Amino acid sequence: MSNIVWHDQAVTKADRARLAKQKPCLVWFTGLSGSGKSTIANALEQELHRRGFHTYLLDGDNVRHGLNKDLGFTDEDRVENIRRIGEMAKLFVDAGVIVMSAFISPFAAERDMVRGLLDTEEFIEVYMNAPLDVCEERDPKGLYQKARRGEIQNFTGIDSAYEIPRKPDVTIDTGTLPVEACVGRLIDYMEANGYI
Ligand SMILES: Nc1ncnc2c1ncn2[C@@H]1O[C@H](COP(=O)(O)OS(=O)(=O)O)[C@@H](OP(=O)(O)O)[C@H]1O
Ligand SMILES: Nc1ncnc2c1ncn2[C@@H]1O[C@H](COP(=O)(O)OP(=O)(O)O)[C@@H](O)[C@H]1O
Repeated sequence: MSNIVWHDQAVTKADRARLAKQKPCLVWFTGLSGSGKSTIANALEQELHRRGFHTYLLDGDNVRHGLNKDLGFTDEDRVENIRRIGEMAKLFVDAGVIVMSAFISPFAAERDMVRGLLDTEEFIEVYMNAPLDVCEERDPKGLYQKARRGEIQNFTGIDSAYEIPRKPDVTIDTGTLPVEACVGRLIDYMEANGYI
């Protein structure tokens, strides 16, 4: 970029992480609508908060009310949605926070792009593995019904693609596991890998 110079900052990410006594990271939930991203991200944040960690949850619907309210659900807009969210999440990680994000993030290329923004161990890709028929049965917001009736276009899993992660760090079968067990799997992973 011309005429723009990066400024090194005196207080570093490592300094902030030391002060917060935690290992900042981004727990990136990906999966179909209704697969349980928001539910599990919320429950995980609650548990981490209870244990005294500094956390923040970036949630799809909420970010689309503010920063990304100019974006819709074409492939192009989803790419831009995830690009902005990735950059925002990077700032939170830089600030020393344990970040959870709950976005469909349907394309492997953008998930890999976000992974590439962070240091290797800072990005944890969590695939919320629930079959489409289970998500559609749950339909917590009635959106699948609308999509089937043709009232919503480009709905993920119906007439818009979802690329299953090839090598996620964690896969959670939210179609069969109860919520507490899903959170337990993540806590176990974070403990075993030295995040908490
Ligand atoms: N066409 C279409 N396709 C998918 N989802 C739709 C659509 N229209 C609205 N919604 C609602 O928006 C939420 C998904 O937003 P995301 O920012 O996570 O999507 S994406 O990552 O850019 O693909 C999604 O939230 P979740 O159900 O929590 O996944 C829906 O509530
Ligand atoms: N094991 C589970 N994990 C997550 N959600 C579950 C689970 N079992 C049932 N559910 C229900 O499925 C729905 C998932 O919705 P939500 O968390 O909004 O998904 P998403 O954010 O992926 O769209 C909620 O109504 C939740 O109560």
